[in-house]
Amino acid sequence: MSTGTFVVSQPLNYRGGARVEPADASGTEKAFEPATGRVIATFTCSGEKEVNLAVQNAKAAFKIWSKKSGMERCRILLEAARIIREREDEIATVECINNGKSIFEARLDIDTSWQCLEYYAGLAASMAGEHIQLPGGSFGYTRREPLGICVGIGAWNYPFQIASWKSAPALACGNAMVFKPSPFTPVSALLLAEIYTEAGVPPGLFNVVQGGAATGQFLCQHHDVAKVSFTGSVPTGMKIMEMSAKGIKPVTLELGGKSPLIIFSDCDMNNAVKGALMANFLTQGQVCCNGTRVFVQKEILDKFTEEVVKQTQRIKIGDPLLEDTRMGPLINRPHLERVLGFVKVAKEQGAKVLCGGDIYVPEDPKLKDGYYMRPCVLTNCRDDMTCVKEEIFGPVMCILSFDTEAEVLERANDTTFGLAAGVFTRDIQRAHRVVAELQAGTCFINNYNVSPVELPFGGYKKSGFGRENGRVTIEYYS
Ligand SMILES: NC(=O)c1ccc[n+]([C@@H]2O[C@H](COP(=O)([O-])OP(=O)(O)OC[C@H]3O[C@@H](n4cnc5c(N)ncnc54)[C@H](O)[C@@H]3O)[C@@H](O)[C@H]2O)c1
Repeated sequence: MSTGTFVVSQPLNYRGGARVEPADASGTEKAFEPATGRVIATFTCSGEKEVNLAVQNAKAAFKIWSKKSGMERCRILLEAARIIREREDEIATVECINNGKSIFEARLDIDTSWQCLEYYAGLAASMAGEHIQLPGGSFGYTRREPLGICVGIGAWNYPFQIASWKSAPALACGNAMVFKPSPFTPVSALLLAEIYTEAGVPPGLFNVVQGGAATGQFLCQHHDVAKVSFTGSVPTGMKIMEMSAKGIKPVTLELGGKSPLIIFSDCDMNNAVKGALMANFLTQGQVCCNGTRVFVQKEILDKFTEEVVKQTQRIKIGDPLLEDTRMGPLINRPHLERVLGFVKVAKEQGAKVLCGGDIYVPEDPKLKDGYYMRPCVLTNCRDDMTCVKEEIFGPVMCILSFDTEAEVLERANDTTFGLAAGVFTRDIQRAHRVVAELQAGTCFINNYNVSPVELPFGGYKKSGFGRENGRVTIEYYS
């Protein structure tokens, strides 16, 4: 498949084990191919009736699925993981077309998706309660029971991966799920739904409804929904929590970030530069855990900055389906304008643009209406600037300088977010000392933005609570 050719012809809702047209509608949406600005799908947003039907289907499937043994669930999840591996190129291509990330990265997302299914398949088989001895020869026991119908609501930056990271632990624990992708990226969750059906889950166990805030609200307020797992922005996370509070539903919130990346003067410079690029420019900078506040120790500031700029300018921007492209378009026109707006404000507040920060028009004529920008490195930044405080969610790196460890720790933690952080140093004691002080859910040492499914992922402070991945997530779904 090549850029500029894909169109969606099948329905984008999934219920009862098949694609269906929604029973009612609350508005329509268009999905785009960010690389060309072309509409690839026009779809109706699911109304209350459709949401009710999806929940009813989930309820019926839950009755069957929750009675299965862990080994039975394990086998089906492993089969689903196998099919994802088999169809990896096709899924990555669809993801690439609808999201704009490079095919190289999309494949990595699909890898962490099937790995997540494999991981929870393994845990499903060994899930058990406890037997507790009581005085006088009595005993008690606990059972690990599923919650029921879980709702998953996703963001647009990792559409297939988010659907997998939410559904795998939910299904492993015996729950059913109704998933709502972002209206910007409605397509790939359907492939996951079809794969679960092919692997053998009961019809209705994993359903997809489409739409934006209104559809999401019907889901969160539904009295038969036992839990909401949300990935998205802080303002929406607050609304989700409020709605869930009214129904006393537990929530998992995976929200935004403005993570610090601390580069000490004793670092391996090449590795630190590579780390800074990985921490800022993957998926066009639209990554929640990006290390966008890059604190560099004064002694190496000039050398580090020079090298970062050189390598940033080398990033190949263009058609995301080409193997050598490393940066595709941003998700849509309004978001591109928003990111460029941040760069403008940064300049007004005294930051200096060392490279990029402007629109990029690829030579290929079919890409001329795509949403491309050149990755940007800002210097002369201060902690009180908008670009340093707020999540930009685009390819914009802010370089700040520091003198001492104590100083940088205080500044790194002076944020309302706390999703991730990174430290680059050759001093292993300092690395662990600093990591222990950083208020962030994930801390990387001499590395950045790797997300093995064996490790829990989630935030401190306004970056959210609850975790995805790792053993601990079982606690959030059972
Ligand atoms: N922590 C993480 O794991 C993680 C991962 C990816 C993205 N994110 C965050 O997601 C944000 C970008 O994603 P976005 O722009 O799609 O976020 P968003 O908050 O605008 O939307 C997220 C989802 O919520 C839905 N939604 C919007 N209003 C709603 C409402 N009132 N009720 C119910 N659902 C509603 C949207 O349709 C979408 O599916 C960034 O802040 C990013 O950091 C976090």
